[in-house]
Amino acid sequence: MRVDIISIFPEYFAPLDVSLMGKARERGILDIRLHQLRDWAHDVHRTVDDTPYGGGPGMVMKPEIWGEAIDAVVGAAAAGGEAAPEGAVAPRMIVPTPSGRPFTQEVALEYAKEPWLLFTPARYEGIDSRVMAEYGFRLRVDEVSIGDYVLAGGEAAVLVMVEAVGRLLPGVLGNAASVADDSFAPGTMENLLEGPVYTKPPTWRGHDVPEILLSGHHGKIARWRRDEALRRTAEKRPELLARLDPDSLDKHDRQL
Ligand SMILES: CN1CCCC[C@@H]1Cn1ccc2ccc(-c3n[nH]c(N)c3C#N)cc21
Repeated sequence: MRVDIISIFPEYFAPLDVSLMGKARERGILDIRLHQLRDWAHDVHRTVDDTPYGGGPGMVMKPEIWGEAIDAVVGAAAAGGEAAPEGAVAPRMIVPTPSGRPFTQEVALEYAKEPWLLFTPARYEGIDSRVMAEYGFRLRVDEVSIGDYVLAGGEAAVLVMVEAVGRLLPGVLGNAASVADDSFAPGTMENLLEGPVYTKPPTWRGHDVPEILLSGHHGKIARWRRDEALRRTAEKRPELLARLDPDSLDKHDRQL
């Protein structure tokens, strides 16, 4: 998967050089390219923002700059200037914004199927809306939000989304099964929170590991883990239980 990120703070993405994402890049599973938006601002101050039409607080990011940057990043591949990933003519353009659709595990799985993603994290009050209109169809523009709180810009959201998507790519996680056991993962864990986890020692400061986990009885352990996931979901996120497919609950689940 190729991932392009256009930002006025490309240094914000240093964390993508380490840990799981760093290894995925070293192994060629993820091809992350960072671009400084100001490289397409031609005035002496490399200005990327201006006052909002209609008045109001803050500044808005100028459409011309974003248009030149996106054309350069996308056009280079589309114009045959370089090999587009897996024949993709154009990337999916993802715009982080508090007014976007919720970014969920389901959306992460959707993005993980794409050969090429273009992230356009903004600052100030956001990007002039004509940019999303200009690329809406050709780049399948998707405005998404990582949660109901307000950040100072989109870069942190891109870090979250790149990690959530990157870890789903084949070969990134050592144990592919762990993706299936994720909270919210489609299948048995869909709309359920993960249960508690433990490791050695069996007793620590008077706290014992639940006996069942030391039993070696895999069927009973799986049952205990699902009970804990249902209990924890009911306690912390009861609204998720309402989304559960009743057919996914067995007789034991229903007794809880
Ligand atoms: C504060 N300031 C004036 C009000 C509007 C937003 C603006 C700041 N800001 C600029 C670009 C930008 C992109 C994403 C987000 C963002 N906030 N919360 C989320 N879940 C986000 C996502 N994903 C915030 C952004």
